[in-house]
Amino acid sequence: MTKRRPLVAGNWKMNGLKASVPEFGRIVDGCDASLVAKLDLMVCPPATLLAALAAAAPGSPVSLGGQDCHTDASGAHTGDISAEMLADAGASAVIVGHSERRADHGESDAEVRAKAEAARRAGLVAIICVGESREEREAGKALDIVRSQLAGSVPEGATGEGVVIAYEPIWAIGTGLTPTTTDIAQMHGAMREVLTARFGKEGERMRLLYGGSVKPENAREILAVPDVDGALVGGASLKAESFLGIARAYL
Ligand SMILES: O=C[C@H](O)COP(=O)(O)O
Repeated sequence: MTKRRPLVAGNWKMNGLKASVPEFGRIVDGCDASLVAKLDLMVCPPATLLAALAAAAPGSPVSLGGQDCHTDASGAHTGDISAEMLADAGASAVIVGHSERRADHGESDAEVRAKAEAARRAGLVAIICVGESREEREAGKALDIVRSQLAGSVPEGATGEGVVIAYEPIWAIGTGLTPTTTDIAQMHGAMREVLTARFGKEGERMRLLYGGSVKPENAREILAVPDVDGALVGGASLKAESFLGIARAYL
């Protein structure tokens, strides 16, 4: 059986000013040898903070990620940020296809796939998000929706090293609601099946994160589900104490 190193990634979304740098420092300080031995820890701040966080903790075991990237490396795209720019600012990964971007910016699977390809071009790990809406879940379509998002959003030649998948049911994001562990196990099992059928060993190596209302209180139960290789954490990643509390579920 393939052994995958867990990843707990924090998505700060559109939260954080320069005043948040010390909070990142507290995350770094709390990422002690016992955690480093067990898992990878990452923070994805707003792009405006990437360079400041990178400078605040050089050589830190807590890696940095962006929250989105353009498909081009540079050019006339006012307001956009390329994967190369994120890498230059200190990121080693980028989230693509988060449901908030799919909803707010109408991002399609094809666009998400092109963004994941841009991440690869820049040497960044692509954290590709998928997940169904409440209506889709209630209509019994969750598995089909996620299978189709995976087919459309994950690029050809994806590797276990270069791609992480985050399953985030939209109705669980920021709501305090979570699927049952049985439902999470079913979804992650189905995702693993799709990915190994398409990518073979690389699909087996890909880390599958769960995201949506993960907190220190429920982390142990969720992270113990088979084929859950970590978490993508929103609200609870903004405070070192709760973010580290989730990571400590692995100790
Ligand atoms: O990217 C993170 C997710 O959208 C989860 O957010 P949440 O932990 O606040 O529910």
